[in-house]
Amino acid sequence: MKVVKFGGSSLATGEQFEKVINIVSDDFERKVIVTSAPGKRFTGDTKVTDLLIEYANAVIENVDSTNIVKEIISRYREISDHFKLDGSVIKLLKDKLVNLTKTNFVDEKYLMAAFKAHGELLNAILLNSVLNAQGIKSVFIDPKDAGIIVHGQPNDADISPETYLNLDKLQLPNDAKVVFPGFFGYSQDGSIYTFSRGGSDITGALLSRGLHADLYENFTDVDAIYAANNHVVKHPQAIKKMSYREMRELSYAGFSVFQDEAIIPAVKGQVPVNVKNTNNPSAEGTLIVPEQFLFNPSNQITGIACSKRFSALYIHRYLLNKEVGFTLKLLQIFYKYNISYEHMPSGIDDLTVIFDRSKLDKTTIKHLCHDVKEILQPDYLEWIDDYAIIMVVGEGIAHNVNTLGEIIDSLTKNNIAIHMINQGASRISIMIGIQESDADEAVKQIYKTFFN
Ligand SMILES: Nc1ncnc2c1ncn2[C@@H]1O[C@H](COP(=O)(O)OP(=O)(O)O)[C@@H](O)[C@H]1O
Ligand SMILES: N[C@@H](CC(=O)OP(=O)(O)O)C(=O)O
Repeated sequence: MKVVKFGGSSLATGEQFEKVINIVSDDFERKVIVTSAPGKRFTGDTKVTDLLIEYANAVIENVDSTNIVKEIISRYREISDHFKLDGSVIKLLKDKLVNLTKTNFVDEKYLMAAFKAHGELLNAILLNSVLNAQGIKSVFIDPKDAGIIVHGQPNDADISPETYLNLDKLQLPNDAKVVFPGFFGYSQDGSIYTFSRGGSDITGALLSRGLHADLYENFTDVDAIYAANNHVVKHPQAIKKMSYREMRELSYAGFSVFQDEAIIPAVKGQVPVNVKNTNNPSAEGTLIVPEQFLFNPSNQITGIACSKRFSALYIHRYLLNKEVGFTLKLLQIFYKYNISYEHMPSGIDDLTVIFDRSKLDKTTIKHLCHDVKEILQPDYLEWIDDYAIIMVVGEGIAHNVNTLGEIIDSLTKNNIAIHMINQGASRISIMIGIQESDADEAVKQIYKTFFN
């Protein structure tokens, strides 16, 4: 049995829905279909999830939301009209959307999560109706009825262990496909929580694990995962096969094509993942498998990812290396402000802490720097707002002593300053901290060194 997830680009229009219908009806094993919200139809278009965020903000700010509701519904109507469905489905979707304003939410975060989740919820209801209208028997299952229990933050949920106990008991129909909305689950008290952005991939992965799928097919709009972002490097090489841990590192550092947390349920369930193209389903795509299945990593490196979402705190203090409790005091400050950090490379008298910028606001940064100055009394402190991380990843790195040297060479030859470099923490990757404005050029140069 296969779980198949379709991204927003695959479900953005009626024409895209047709391709999806052909893909699922082509293979009996494609049993569980996970939907995203309708994505961009063309460059410059807006994803339905972003329209829903606008809708939620309008409700929070108590301003008129009539137009935004119209715009959201028009996205679903366009698809419904393509298949000439009668008006009852669109009426149902509109009622669900409007009813959101009549629901009581604990606070604005809960409201935001519920509004956002409706992108995938309504698309799943619509796809289920379209499939049945086309004579393909299918049933819609709500994450609540499947027992998808989550915890953590309403807009950044974690999967609770009960989810897998519940999925073990879930009976799938013998004679019908199942349509399942991605991106959200329910807390113990019945509130909707979404995963982080791109989180429909997580739903596909957790269902693959919980339902013991043989394969998790993740359909998107590119023929494969490429060795570098195709918006940065022209015609990058496709990756045919990679390990789970290579995917984890690459998606963490910017390969948005597969959400970075989504690999974890696949690893735990040992379900292989195949990233494929809805617009060209006969292309092999990229297969992501346990590392022991990659007997001979042929390439020195597999991929180069880059993420510009970071900020860094640089601290210099003489004799930092001898001071007992320095890092402890720093961590206590992070704890006080409920901040997690991403990396903390250190030297004798220096320490850089790298943060995910999206998790911090200006006031928190101000408080953080103030406390660090007051409590730790550094000789020098700098907040670097525009920090990028490049991750050069490959199971082959451990077998090639030259990799690090070649990377440094390719950057220094092109006058690109390296702020931080770290090899060893993970045996399969080299992490490079760099100024954001240098990031794209750095990716191009490293790519040229290893692939051209
Ligand atoms: N290394 C990469 N390989 C393939 N695609 C990539 C890579 N890096 C970034 N992308 C981008 O990811 C996009 C697909 O991801 P996403 O927008 O999440 O798709 P979906 O709408 O299917 O969920 C592609 O269109 C591509 O431009
Ligand atoms: N629709 C959600 C979740 C998601 O996974 O979307 P996509 O499959 O289009 O990346 C988002 O935009 O974040």
